[in-house]
Amino acid sequence: MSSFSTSLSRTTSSPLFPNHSSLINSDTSRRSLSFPQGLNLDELCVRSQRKLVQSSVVLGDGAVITKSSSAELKDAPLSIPSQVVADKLVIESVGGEQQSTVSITVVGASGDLAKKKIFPALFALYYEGCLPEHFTIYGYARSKMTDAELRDMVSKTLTCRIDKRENCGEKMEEFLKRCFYHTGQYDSQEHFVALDKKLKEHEGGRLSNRLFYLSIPPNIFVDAVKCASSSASSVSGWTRVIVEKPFGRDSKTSAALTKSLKEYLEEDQIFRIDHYLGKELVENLSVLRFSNLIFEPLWSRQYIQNVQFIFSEDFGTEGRGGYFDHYGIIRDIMQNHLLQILALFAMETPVSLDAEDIRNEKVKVLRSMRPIQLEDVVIGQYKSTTKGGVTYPGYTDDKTVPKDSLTPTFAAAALFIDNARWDGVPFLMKAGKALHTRSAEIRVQFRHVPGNLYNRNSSTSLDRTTNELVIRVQPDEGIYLKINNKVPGLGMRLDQSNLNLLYSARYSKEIPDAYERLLLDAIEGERRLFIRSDELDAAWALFTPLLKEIEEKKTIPEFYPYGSRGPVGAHYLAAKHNVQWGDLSLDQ
Ligand SMILES: NC(=O)C1=CN([C@@H]2O[C@H](COP(=O)(O)OP(=O)(O)OC[C@H]3O[C@@H](n4cnc5c(N)ncnc54)[C@H](OP(=O)(O)O)[C@@H]3O)[C@@H](O)[C@H]2O)C=CC1
Ligand SMILES: O=C1O[C@H](COP(=O)(O)O)[C@@H](O)[C@H](O)[C@H]1O
Repeated sequence: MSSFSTSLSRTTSSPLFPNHSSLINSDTSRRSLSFPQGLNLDELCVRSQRKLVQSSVVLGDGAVITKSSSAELKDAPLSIPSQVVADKLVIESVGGEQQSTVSITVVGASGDLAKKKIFPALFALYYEGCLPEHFTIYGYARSKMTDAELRDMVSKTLTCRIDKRENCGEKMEEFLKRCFYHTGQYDSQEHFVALDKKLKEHEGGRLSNRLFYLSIPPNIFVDAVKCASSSASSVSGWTRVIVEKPFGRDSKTSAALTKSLKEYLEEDQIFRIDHYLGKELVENLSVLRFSNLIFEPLWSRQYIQNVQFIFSEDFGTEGRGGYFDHYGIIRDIMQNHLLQILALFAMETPVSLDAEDIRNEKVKVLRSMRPIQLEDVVIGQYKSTTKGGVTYPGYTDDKTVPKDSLTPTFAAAALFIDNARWDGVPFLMKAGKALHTRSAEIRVQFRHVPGNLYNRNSSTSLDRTTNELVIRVQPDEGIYLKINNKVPGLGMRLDQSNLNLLYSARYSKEIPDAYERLLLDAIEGERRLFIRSDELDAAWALFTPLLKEIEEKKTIPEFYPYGSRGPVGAHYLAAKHNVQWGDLSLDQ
């Protein structure tokens, strides 16, 4: 079967929003993008080459059911999404009048996230031809640094991973020449005025669009937004702000943050990032479900017995203990990353792929969720352990963590969606640090086949070896479906095998980092993968009472050794709901 391209493309375009105040500029993304002149559209950013590919399915033993060669994939005609064509037309129509530019300011540029994720993602976008022809990147922080020092710092974390093209070193040099640094306080209008002046110099009279990425601790978000919007927002184009989590630590603090941000920004200027939504396999979740006839009809209580959202890391909170102790694993992972995936998984079919249509459906799921009962939650904290002569620290061994901290580093919970589609189906979540492995996955366990004819041919009851669809978000991205199969031979013996789509075997292209996708979306004004304020309110409304109860009752976490599979209580929780954790079964 050959691959095919479709006209599936970015269906959203940013409407022209009216000015909010004299300080806030209208969102004019449709006239904001200018692509490199003289390039074939097909050679532009991979984003403009979005296509849907029918995948081959490889059995566990390597046999191929259907296969389209990677050569076919590479040579397949590309459809040019209407949005790209539209942008080109818009640019042509303003050609000769006023060219546009994007200025990206990384606020907190000296920090960990900026170095680790934001600058490398911006470079990857530049390398892929996804940034507009004219752009400038500014690092902003209190640390004293020259442009050269910033470039030196940034260059250490840039990699030439994409397609291993030969001119990477050159591209890196070109990219670094577009990076500058401005030293300033986060609450100083004067310092942001100085930044504005420098930005203007680089913008050179072009129609200016400005993106601020707040990569700073949350207690200074509002100061920075106030100064950026008052003293450094664009006067001719759009101004957008990417806000990093945590968005508060409960309903009240989150609402207060939203209210403060909205004093200076319109909701459509605020891009609340949840980087799990930018992960390839999470993005693929809706494609899998809505573009394959075989899944959507099964996507309900009628066929699905339970769904599991599992996050585990094989390292502790070392180095981030100060931050983590104030939040804990439920706020750090469950209330945002896992809940967002759950909402995408469980939503009804949206009217379209438009950001508002999708976010409307997600918020309905969140608001249909049953309050979480403390009896349906297990919390844990890792303790020191020695293995093979190596001693691994316990959570409270971190100097920045109080010795008597009860903060959970592990949690498992059973959640329910009280609507017609999901009535009674347990949605299990499990998240933990310092466990035996690093992984993130979604597991869909189907019901048993009623009156299975083959039960008598199987040594174990087939009612227990049900179908399971696994979406492995990371590492080794892939999707596999566990099926019962006849073992070849003259007899009739059954076993469970995987229909397996391993991305690294199927696609030659490297998977982009989540931050690349999300930064590009923010530049393009695509809000689909960012959290709207009502989604955030609904997420906090679900978790705040539980967190309050855990904290007020000073619930003691179950201790588990560093590098283990987590507290035993998680098994009892699953068993209570007639479920087994898929990641812990012998045959994963
Ligand atoms: N690091 C990560 O992996 C992740 C981080 N995040 C979120 O992203 C944001 C940035 O994270 P990260 O880079 O790790 O944060 P950092 O702690 O490294 O802080 C970033 C920068 O902010 C400035 N800063 C730090 N503390 C203060 C303070 N108390 N007052 C004023 N300025 C301060 C420092 O710059 P200077 O002193 O030069 O001004 C620092 O370099 C945070 O909101 C975090 O929660 C979210 C997901 C993952
Ligand atoms: O948001 C967070 O995510 C990271 C895990 O992200 P990943 O992309 O590396 O899986 C987690 O370590 C951190 O505690 C949390 O704040």
